Amino acid sequence: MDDSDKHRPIRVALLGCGVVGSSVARLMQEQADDFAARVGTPLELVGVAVRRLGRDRSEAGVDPALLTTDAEGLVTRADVVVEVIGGIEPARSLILRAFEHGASVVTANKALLAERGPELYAAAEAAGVDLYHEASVAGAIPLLRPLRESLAGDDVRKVLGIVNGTTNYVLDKMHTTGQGFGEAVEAAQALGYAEADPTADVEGFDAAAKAAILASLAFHSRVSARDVHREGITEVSAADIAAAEAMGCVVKLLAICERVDADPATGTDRTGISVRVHPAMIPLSHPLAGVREAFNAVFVEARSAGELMFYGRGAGGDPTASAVLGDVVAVARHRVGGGRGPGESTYADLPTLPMGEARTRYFISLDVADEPGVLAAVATEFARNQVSIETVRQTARADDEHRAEERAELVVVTHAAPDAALAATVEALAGLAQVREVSSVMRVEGE
Ligand SMILES: NC(=O)c1ccc[n+]([C@@H]2O[C@H](COP(=O)([O-])OP(=O)(O)OC[C@H]3O[C@@H](n4cnc5c(N)ncnc54)[C@H](OP(=O)(O)O)[C@@H]3O)[C@@H](O)[C@H]2O)c1
Ligand SMILES: N[C@@H](CCO)C(=O)O
Repeated sequence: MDDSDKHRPIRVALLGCGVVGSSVARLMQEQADDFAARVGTPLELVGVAVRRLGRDRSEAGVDPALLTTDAEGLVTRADVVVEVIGGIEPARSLILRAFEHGASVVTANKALLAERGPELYAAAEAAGVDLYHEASVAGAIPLLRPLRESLAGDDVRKVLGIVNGTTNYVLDKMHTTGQGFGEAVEAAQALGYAEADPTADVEGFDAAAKAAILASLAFHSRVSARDVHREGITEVSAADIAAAEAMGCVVKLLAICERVDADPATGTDRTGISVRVHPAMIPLSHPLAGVREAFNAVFVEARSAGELMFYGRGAGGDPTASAVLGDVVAVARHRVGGGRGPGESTYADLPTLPMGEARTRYFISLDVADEPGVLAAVATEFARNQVSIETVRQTARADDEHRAEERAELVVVTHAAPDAALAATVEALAGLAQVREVSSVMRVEGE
């Protein structure tokens, strides 16, 4: 934009008018005067690309004349393109086309960023424009900019986050109301939290994409969704929930991004980063344990800053639109004032370590024969795999059916050990004659 252009409106093209897009369109219009004052010139919505023209858009308050199915044509007429279609294609091609035409892009699309981030950053760099995506992780919570900019002078060690609202909602309902899994997912869908295909939420794909974005920013390295170890919540049972409660814990789906330094004292061979998404028990005393419903929270540990906690709404139309519009104002200001925001920082180039090397703690509940030598047999398997036990608790099983067979419940919590050693221990325990069933296995975080 040259000087003569400084006071002409910034042309904004909106790609998508669903849960997020309709909030963006409505808020852009409701707060038009404020945006003009903040940017220094008005934001003009020049078009809204959708798939189905006939759909009712009255809630978004969009002038029907602005609606189009020609997204490709629309991006060539904009200074700022807001992509809230989702998925890889056509979102990727539309963003690349926007860059080719000199437009900056704001997107909420974590799936795309986690798969094709380097390509998109490189294209934005080549075109000399901005690519902003604050809404791609943890919705309304200002998180990426603090990681990228405010913590640029620090050394981030660990990021522990609840970054998927749908699964947090489901687990919270399972804990507090005993609501079934399917019922809770449907409620999350009705509230606009779930992805178009909720498998992305419950199987952990959405959280894994967000973990990849967080790890890339926190550790100045390239991490894609494929590098992230991923387990969803479909295997979390009522027994796991009850076991967590008995331990004074809650079950959360966590995204964990951790800097790992080689350390002979702990048997850690390699320096790198561990990035994983899985359900874990966390103690009620941990700040993340109190994160209820569809809220998100991200706990950051940095060398100098210490512990930081970011909390807020991670999903839903208006909260996500807040982050999108914050980015729109930022990139529009750059266009008025000149300059660009920071691009990709990957100088550290740390490798992502396999899950087997991640040091984790396990909670293991066993249904065992209540007879001499059981504890010794169980302890031997832990020792054989070099896993140190932190606590053991044995209780007689209360139900009549098992009392007749003289059975007991043995609950073991371990110290941190390589995940591969813990998994091998569980496999060996399942094969012991004295173990009737491994009733519950879950990783423990947050102590
Ligand atoms: N929902 C949330 O809480 C949330 C939070 C953070 C980030 N996000 C991210 O934001 C993005 C959008 O999510 P959403 O929940 O708003 O999705 P959505 O409700 O499914 O809306 C998608 C929109 O894109 C339009 N669209 C789909 N394919 C298109 C195409 N080929 N050309 C033009 N338009 C097309 C759809 O048109 P029709 O209306 O005609 O179908 C719809 O308006 C996703 O990347 C998601 O991961 C969502
Ligand atoms: N489906 C996502 C939307 C926000 O990215 C969630 O439930 O958190």
